[in-house]
Formats: sequence, C-alpha cells, structure tokens
Amino acid sequence: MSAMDVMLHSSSFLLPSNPVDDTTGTRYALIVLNQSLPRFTPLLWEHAKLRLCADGGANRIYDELPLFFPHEDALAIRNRYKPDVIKGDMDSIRRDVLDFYVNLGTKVIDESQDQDTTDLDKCILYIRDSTLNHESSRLHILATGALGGRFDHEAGNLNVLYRYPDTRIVLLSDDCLIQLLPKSHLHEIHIQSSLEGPHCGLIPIGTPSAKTTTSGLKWDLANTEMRFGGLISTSNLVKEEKITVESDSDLLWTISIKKTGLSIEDHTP
Ligand SMILES: Nc1ncnc2c1ncn2[C@@H]1O[C@H](COP(=O)(O)OP(=O)(O)OP(=O)(O)O)[C@@H](O)[C@H]1O
Ligand SMILES: Cc1ncc(C[n+]2csc(CCO)c2C)c(N)n1
Repeated sequence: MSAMDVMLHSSSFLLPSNPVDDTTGTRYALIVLNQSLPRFTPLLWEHAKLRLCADGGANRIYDELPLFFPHEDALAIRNRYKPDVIKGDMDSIRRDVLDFYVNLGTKVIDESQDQDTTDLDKCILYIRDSTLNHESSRLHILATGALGGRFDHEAGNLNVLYRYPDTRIVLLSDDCLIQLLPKSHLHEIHIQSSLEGPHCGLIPIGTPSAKTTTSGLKWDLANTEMRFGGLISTSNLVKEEKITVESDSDLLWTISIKKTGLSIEDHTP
C-alpha cells in the first residue's frame, strides 16, 4: 500500500504581502458573497488574481469597500476595486450597481434560468473553467461572507466544499474560516498564530468518522470515532504551530480569526 500524500494548509492569504507568501506560488481567486465584508477584504482583494462577486456580493463591494477608506473619494475606490466577474441569478444586485460595473468593463453572467444551484456554486464553476486555473497550479478559492448569516445559506455554502472536494476552497467570515480536509490525504496545517486561533474544531459533517488521529491540539484524537449524535471536536485549542490530521472521513477544519492585526490600517505604510 502506498503512503498517503500530504496536503499542506496555511492561511498565509491573511498576511500582508511578504516574500514567504510569494515563495509558496499559491494563487488565489476571491468570491465576495452577499454579506457584510470582513475587515480584511481589501487584503484578500490585493492577493487575488481573479475577483468575482456572487450576485448581491456586488452591492457589498459598491457600498462597503469605500467605508474602509474614509479619507479617500468613494468613486475612486469603486473604480480601483473593479470585480472581474459578477455571476449569479441576479435577483439581489441593484440596477445602479450593475450599470456601474458594466460601464467599468466587468463581465456579467446572468444564470437566472438555473434555480437549482446557489450563486456560490455558479462562481466556483466559473473559476474551475477559467484559463487561470491551470492543471499544474490550480487557484485556491477564498469566499468572504460565507458564515454567520442565514442558516440555509450557510448550509449551502458548506455543501460546495463537499460538492467540489478536489478544489481548494476556504469559507471566511470576520470570525473564522472553514475548509474541507479530504480523507484521501494526510493534512499538515501550519498555523499563522499572530492571525488565527487558538479556537478550532474538526467536524464530521458529511459522514461519521470511525477513526481520526491528530497532533498539535490540546484535545488530540487517537483513532477516535466522531459523529453527530456522539463526539465531535468543537471548542478545541491549537497547541503547536503545526497540526496534523488523518481520518477515514472528509472533515471540516475550522479555526478562529483574531480580531487584531487584520484591518486595513495595520497594513498601510
Ligand atoms: N445570510 C447569508 N449567510 C451566508 N451566506 C449568504 C447569506 N446571504 C447570501 N449569502 C451567499 O451569497 C450568495 C449571493 O447572495 P444573494 O443574496 O445574491 O443570493 P440569492 O440567490 O438572492 O439568495 P436567496 O434567493 O436564497 O435569498 C449566496 O449564494 C450565498 O452563497
Ligand atoms: C429541492 C430544492 N430546494 C430548493 C430549491 C431552490 N433553490 C436552490 S438553489 C436556488 C438558487 C438561489 O440563488 C434556489 C432558488 C431547489 N431548486 N430545489
């Protein structure tokens, strides 16, 4: 039996640009969903090679991004933060916002005929098919505003992690991030301790896990069973800079995002 491949994880997209980040070669696509923008949105925007708004996410960029730069002209900010693509069923984007970005040259994809998939699904499919998403170096997808709102929306957002298990997707809110750890790999999670933690969880939301083993957590698992209705690992704590996870089931990994060190003022010279 061949040894399992190791999948590396790092939230270096939360760091201001630095040489360490650049050496990983990881490229990001950003999807802005229709919820309040997290305070680190401008940072993610700068890191991203491709920027999408899911339907009403465009209203958030238009209305809320200028608020991060109170000393600058709102129109100048809107011109500077131009989404590459707005995609969805277009029942939430305002007419004035749509007209504004169409005039700037944003590509608009109206899929109102598809009422079986969410706007987030639609955006992920666009990124997967984009020419920037080469086989050799696939884009990692960051989705802001994915958590902390309507529960049916949150469940739909989690469902995309399971629907596209081979695509690296991170769901973000102001408070935490969530990603899938597929059972096909051993996972090494490198903690950016100035920006994330210590609260974390490992959640077997899709199927129960008969055996999960971890290292680096305060409450490590050792071939431990996890299932809804029994034990799941919530309110765990990161103890080391590197966490390892191995499981017979796909698990959700979640970690808190620290309140300090991530607002725009912390990064402007
Ligand atoms: N309250 C929320 N909580 C979590 N995610 C959200 C929330 N609102 C919107 N989203 C995300 O943003 C995307 C775009 O939002 P938008 O409001 O345009 O969706 P929608 O298709 O109009 O939703 P619905 O018709 O169900 O209200 C959604 O597909 C979802 O992924
Ligand atoms: C069983 C079932 N439940 C709900 C919907 C509705 N729905 C799911 S995704 C979506 C688009 C939201 O932008 C809508 C309206 C459906 N089609 N099938």
